[in-house]
Amino acid sequence: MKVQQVKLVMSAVSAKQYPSDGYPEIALAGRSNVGKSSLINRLINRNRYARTSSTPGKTQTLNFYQINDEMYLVDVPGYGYARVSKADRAKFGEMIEEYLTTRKTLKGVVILVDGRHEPTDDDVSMYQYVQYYHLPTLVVATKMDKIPRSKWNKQESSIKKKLQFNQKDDFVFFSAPKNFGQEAVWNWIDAHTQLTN
Ligand SMILES: Nc1nc2c(ncn2[C@@H]2O[C@H](COP(=O)(O)OP(=O)(O)OP(=O)(O)O)[C@@H](O)[C@H]2O)c(=O)[nH]1
Ligand SMILES: [Mg+2]
Repeated sequence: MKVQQVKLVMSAVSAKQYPSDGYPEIALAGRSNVGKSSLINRLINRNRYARTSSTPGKTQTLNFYQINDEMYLVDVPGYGYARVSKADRAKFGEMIEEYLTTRKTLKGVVILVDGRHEPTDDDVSMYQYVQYYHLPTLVVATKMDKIPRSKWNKQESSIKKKLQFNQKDDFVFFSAPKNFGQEAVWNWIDAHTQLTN
């Protein structure tokens, strides 16, 4: 995909606010602070278009980024952030669930996990949830710049084991600062939105 144009067209909290133009969509989900907004910035080749922060809980709405009048990347609020209130957590849960279960144009979900650690129980729940709805999934192990390459294979096995990884899905290593892996992520997105360039 050659990104020519990017527009944040909507920050939505409920279904009636989702864009209605019917373009195919890929969602990015993962724990708070794992690097979803950073991945979006790498994918669109902008340093700070999607807002990032070292404090978890930065993205609190479903942000629809329209690419080239062709498709959307959707930045989903992070889960598993302990310091938000129970009520807020429930509200986020509902917002994400409503999105994942009702959105007809959603073609696949990119789930980010921290490549340095074993996936958390929240990561496993999210992955299994998306499996249940038969959404094609790409697992992206991110922050790989923080661990030596000699450990990558071992990390991949342990992540897949913990998630009960489905062989139909795909897996990519990624690093935002090194800009590593973004082409593989785009290839997967293109294949799942059936774009040719
Ligand atoms: N070393 C390293 N740091 C990263 C990478 N990706 C993201 N970060 C850092 O991790 C922090 C969180 O990144 P964000 O992209 O804001 O994370 P997010 O998943 O969007 O977080 P929420 O919006 O809070 O859910 C920031 O300080 C980023 O600079 C990476 O690949 N490597
Ligand atoms: Mg974010």
